[in-house]
Amino acid sequence: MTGRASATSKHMIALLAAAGFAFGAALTVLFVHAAAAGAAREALADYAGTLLVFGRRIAAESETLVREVAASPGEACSAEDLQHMRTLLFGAALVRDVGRIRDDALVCSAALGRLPTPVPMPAPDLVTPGRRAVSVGTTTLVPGDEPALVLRIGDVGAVINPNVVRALDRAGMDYSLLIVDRARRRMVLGDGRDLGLDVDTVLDRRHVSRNGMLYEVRCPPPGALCVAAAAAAPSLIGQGQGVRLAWAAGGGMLGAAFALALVPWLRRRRAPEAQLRQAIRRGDIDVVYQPLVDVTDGRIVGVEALARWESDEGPVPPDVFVPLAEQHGFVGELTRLVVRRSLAELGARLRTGDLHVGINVAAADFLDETFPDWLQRQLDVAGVPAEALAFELTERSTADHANMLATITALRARGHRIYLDDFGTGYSSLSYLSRLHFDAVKLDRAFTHLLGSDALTASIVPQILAMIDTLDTRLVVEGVETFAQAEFLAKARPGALAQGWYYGKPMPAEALLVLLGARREG
Ligand SMILES: Nc1nc2c(ncn2[C@@H]2O[C@@H]3COP(=O)(O)O[C@H]4[C@@H](O)[C@H](n5cnc6c(=O)[nH]c(N)nc65)O[C@@H]4COP(=O)(O)O[C@H]3[C@H]2O)c(=O)[nH]1
Repeated sequence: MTGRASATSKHMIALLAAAGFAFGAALTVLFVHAAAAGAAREALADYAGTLLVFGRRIAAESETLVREVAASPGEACSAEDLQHMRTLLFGAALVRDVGRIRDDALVCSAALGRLPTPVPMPAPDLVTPGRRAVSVGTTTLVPGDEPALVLRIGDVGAVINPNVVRALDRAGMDYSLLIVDRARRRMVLGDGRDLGLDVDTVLDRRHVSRNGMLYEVRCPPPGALCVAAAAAAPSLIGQGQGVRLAWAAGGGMLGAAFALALVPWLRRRRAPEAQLRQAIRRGDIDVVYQPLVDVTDGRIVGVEALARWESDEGPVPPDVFVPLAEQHGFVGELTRLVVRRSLAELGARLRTGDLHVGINVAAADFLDETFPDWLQRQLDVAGVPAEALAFELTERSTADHANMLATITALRARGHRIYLDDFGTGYSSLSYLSRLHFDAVKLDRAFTHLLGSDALTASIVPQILAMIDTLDTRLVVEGVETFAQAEFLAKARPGALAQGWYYGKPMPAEALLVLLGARREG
């Protein structure tokens, strides 16, 4: 794996894992939060239900007591009447006192007996169906300033024991016991705390969530009794920051593991051309350089730039990915990358004028009218002369030579060299070759093994070489692998250029610069 490609692949995996972690953590926190909110609401609903049952008991007990006192046959406030009231009160655990009222004033009660001076009763806050008058306020029947709920039907009134509902208190929760007049949409707080709910909310809603609070309301029609319970909305079941972090970390790790499990699948899913295009756009293509030497003295006069791509599945040869880029119409992006990289990596040597770099181009590059001007800008920025850049066209790519002629002529006029690559594998005619006028013709490496061997004379190679000789062009022999081949060339083709493993394999820029430096000193 090339350094850049593997780094990107690792970068992608790290990004995927990070995204999985973040997603998992967020999802878990949300999920746990939702679960916590659900649990809190359930607890609150349970509390509201309990309050309603208890409220109904209070209402039933107080109303029964009042009606029984009212139905008492004895003379009002007589000793027997008081005794009777006390007996009844004794059996009503939720009621503090019961008494008789005359002209809106309390005249006697079970707890206080006959009053020397009648005590005025507060005006009713609400009258519900059945002439039940309800008031809430301080009363002599309850010591201190504690307000109490008084139910009055006709001439009998009962004070509800204020402490009895508080026995239902639950930690972290508040409640309201409400008496409502459904017809007029009015209500009175009978016991508990004012939770700030308006009568419409109490009558029409069961669940309310606002300002970080949860409310559960129970107000079954047609009764006048309603209850509401409230609690702060939970932040992760009300647990601390540490627990929250633990949940997030656990969920995050699960998310990351899941994301990583997807990596092989994602890799398989990505089409090779999509991977290649992305690699080119990100600059995840490496460029290596192979020396081009003068066969007479072995001097390095140039290099050929060759692209290298490490896909997600491993290295892909250029014979495969270059045609892929051509088929999908983005080979021009690859060419521009190779030009930019060559200028950036070898710029200093190319400026000296004693080295040139060969760039492989496809037909599409020479049909792209914007290419020559783009190229000129790159050269201007890099301060590299046009002579330092050669373009290598294959015989196959010159098929559309009529249309390419303009670009070839323009580039040659600017000083660039144009090479014909892989010569001998196509069907180039002499007239065609002389019209395009190449600065050099590169003999395909398929023929190189014949050089210096006995089979040479019987082969087509002498004819090919003779054809090259008739053109005013230079010969470049590709694929020189042995001393014998190099020796043959030095003797038989002085002045030719050659390229091959014998002189040097394609190598990264740093290695090439070291080699060039050593040759200079040597
Ligand atoms: N057996 C043998 N092989 C040798 C020897 N010396 C060099 N080679 C190989 O021969 C090929 C020479 O490049 P090419 O003919 O332009 O052929 C190139 C070229 O047509 C194309 N290519 C490579 N890079 C690019 C690019 O950036 N753009 C375009 N359009 N085509 C490219 O892919 C082809 C293959 O490139 P590579 O696989 O790099 O293969 C290179 C090189 O590694 C040798 O002594 N023996």
